[in-house]
Amino acid sequence: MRYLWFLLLLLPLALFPFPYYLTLLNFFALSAMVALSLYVLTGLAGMTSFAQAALMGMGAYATALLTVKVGLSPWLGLGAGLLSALLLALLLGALTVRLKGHFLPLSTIAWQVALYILAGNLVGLTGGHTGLTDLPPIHLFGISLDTGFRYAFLTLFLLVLLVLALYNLRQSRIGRALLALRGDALAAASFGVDPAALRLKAFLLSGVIAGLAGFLYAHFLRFVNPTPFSLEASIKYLVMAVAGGVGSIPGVMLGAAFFTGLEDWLKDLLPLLLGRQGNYETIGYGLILALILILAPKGLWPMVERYLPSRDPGLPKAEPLPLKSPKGPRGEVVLGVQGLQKSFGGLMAVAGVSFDLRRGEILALIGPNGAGKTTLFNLITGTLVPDGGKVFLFGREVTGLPPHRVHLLGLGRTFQHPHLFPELTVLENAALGTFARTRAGFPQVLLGLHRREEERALATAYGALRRVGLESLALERAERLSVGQQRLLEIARLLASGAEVLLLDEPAAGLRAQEKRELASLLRSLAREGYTVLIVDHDMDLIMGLADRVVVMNYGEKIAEGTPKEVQRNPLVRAAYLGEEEVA
Ligand SMILES: Nc1ncnc2c1ncn2[C@@H]1O[C@H](COP(=O)(O)OP(=O)(O)OP(=O)(O)O)[C@@H](O)[C@H]1O
Repeated sequence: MRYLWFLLLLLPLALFPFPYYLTLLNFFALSAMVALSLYVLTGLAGMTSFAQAALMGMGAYATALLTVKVGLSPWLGLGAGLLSALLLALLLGALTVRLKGHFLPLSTIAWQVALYILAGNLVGLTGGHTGLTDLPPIHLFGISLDTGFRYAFLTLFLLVLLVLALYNLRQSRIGRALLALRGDALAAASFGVDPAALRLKAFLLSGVIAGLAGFLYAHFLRFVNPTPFSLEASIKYLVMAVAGGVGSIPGVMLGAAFFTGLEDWLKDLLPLLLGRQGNYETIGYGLILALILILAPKGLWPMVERYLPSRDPGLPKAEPLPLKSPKGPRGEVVLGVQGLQKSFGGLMAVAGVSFDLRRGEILALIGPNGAGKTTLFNLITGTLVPDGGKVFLFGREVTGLPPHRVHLLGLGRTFQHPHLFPELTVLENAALGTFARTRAGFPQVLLGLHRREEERALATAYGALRRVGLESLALERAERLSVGQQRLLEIARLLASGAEVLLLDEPAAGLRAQEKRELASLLRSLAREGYTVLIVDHDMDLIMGLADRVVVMNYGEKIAEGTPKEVQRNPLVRAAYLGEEEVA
C-alpha cells in the first residue's frame, strides 16, 4: 500500500502544460519534507520546534556558499548542507532536549530568530537580505534540472523515499520508543530507552530532513535570502503538520498539500477582498488553523481516515528473539538492598531498609499505605536516587544508575498505576519491552533493514501476551483494556523484555478473583523457571499464598522479614496493620 506514494511521480506529467502549478508542486514537496521533519520531532517524539526553517536555511546557505562563492559542485553542497543542518540540530538538541514543558519550544524560537538575524546581518558572507544569487542547477544523469518539470521528479522522488523511510521508522523499535517517550518517559526508560539520547537523535534526524529540504529549495530557486527561513516560515511548517495531523505521515502530507494550495489561493484572494497588497495570508492561515483545531483537534487526517478501509497488520509469525544468557543457580542473591534511605523534605519515606532477593523466589514487600514500598521500588529501579545505602544487581552496584541502565542489567518493573500507551496496540505496547533486546539503530531502521528483527520482536511480544492470556486482544488499542487487563499487559511487556528480576507494584489491584488466581499461578510458574519476583500488593490472601518470604515495612522502616507464617505471627506486624486490615 505504502508504495502507492510513488504515484505522486505522475503529477509532473499531468501538470506538464502548467509551469505555474509545477512550481507549486515543487513547493509542496519541499514543504512536505520540512513538515515530515516535524512528524519525527513532534508526531513521534512529542517535542515542538520553531526552528525548522533555520535548519532548512543551514542546508540552503551551505550549498549556496560552496557553489556560488567557492564554485564547487552542488553535490558537495548537499554534503555540506546536510552536515551544517546536522551540526545546528546537534547544538540545538544538546541544549534543548533536556528542557521540559514550554522551555523547549521557547528556546527553539530564540535560536530561530537569532539565526535569521545573523543571515541578514553577515552581509559579507551571506549577501544580507539581498542574498546569494546564481546558484548552479543540479545535474543528474547528465540532465540539468533547470525547469520546474524536471526538478519536480527529483523533489517528489526524494519525498516518497522519505515517506517510506519514516514508515519504517514508525514500525520499528525506535518508533515505538519515541512514541513511548512522548507519552511517558519513565515507562520508556524502564525498558532501556535513554530519553535524552533518543530525543537528541530524533532532533538530528529532523534537522537533516529540514537541511535536505533547504538544499533542494536553494537549487530550485537558484537564489537564497533569509526570508524563507524566518520564524514565520517555521510557524507555517508547524501549522501544516499540526493541521493535517502531526501524528501520522498521511496527515502531514495532507497538511502540506492543503496549506501550499491555501497559501497560493489566499495570496490571490485576500488582496482582491481587502483592496491592498500585504502578507495577509498569515492571518488567514491562523484563522483556518484555529478552525481546524476546533473541529478536528487531531488534524484533518483522522477525519479522512475514518472513511478508508482499515488495514489488518496480521499477527506475527516469526521466531521469537533468542533467549538471553542462561540463568545462574537458584538461591543465588540477585538483588541486594543495603540500608537504603530516602526522605522527602522532613518525611523519611525509606529509612535504612536492607534485604536480599534470591534467584527463583517470590518476595513480597508489604506494609500499610504510605509505608514507603513504592519509594523503595523507585530507589531500586533508579527512578529515584537514594540519600544513602546501596543497591546491587547480580553482584554489581547499581545505586543511582538511571532506570534505562538498570534495566539493561536485567531488572524490569511494573507500575502502581499502569504506564501504558493507549494509542498503541496491545501488541505494540508489549513489544516496547523488547527495546533493549533488539539492536537496529536509526540508519538500519530508515533503510528498512530491521524488518526481520522487528518481526521477531513482535513475535516475542505476542508470545508474552499468550502467557498472560491477552493474545486475542493483540491488535486492539490498549485504551480498550480494563484495568485488570492493563496490569496483565504490563506483565507481558516485562516478560517480553527478558528481564530476570521482576518488580511488580500492586499487580493484582483491579483484578477479579479468577484473574488473581491466574496471576498467582503465572508468577509461580515464572519463579519455577528461574525468574525472581519482588511483589508489592495489598491483597493479603494473594501475598500469603504466593510469597516464599515477606518483608514488612512501616513508616519507611523494615519491621519484619520471614516466611508468610512468621510475619503473620509477628506482633509488630499485627500492630502496624491494626485498624487497617487483618494480616490473616
Ligand atoms: N515524590 C514525593 N514527594 C514527597 N513525598 C513523597 C513522594 N513520594 C512519596 N512520598 C511520601 O512518602 C511516603 C511513602 O510513600 P510510598 O508511595 O512509597 O508508600 P507506599 O507504601 O507505596 O504506599 P501505598 O501502599 O499507598 O502505595 C508517603 O508518606 C508519601 O506521601
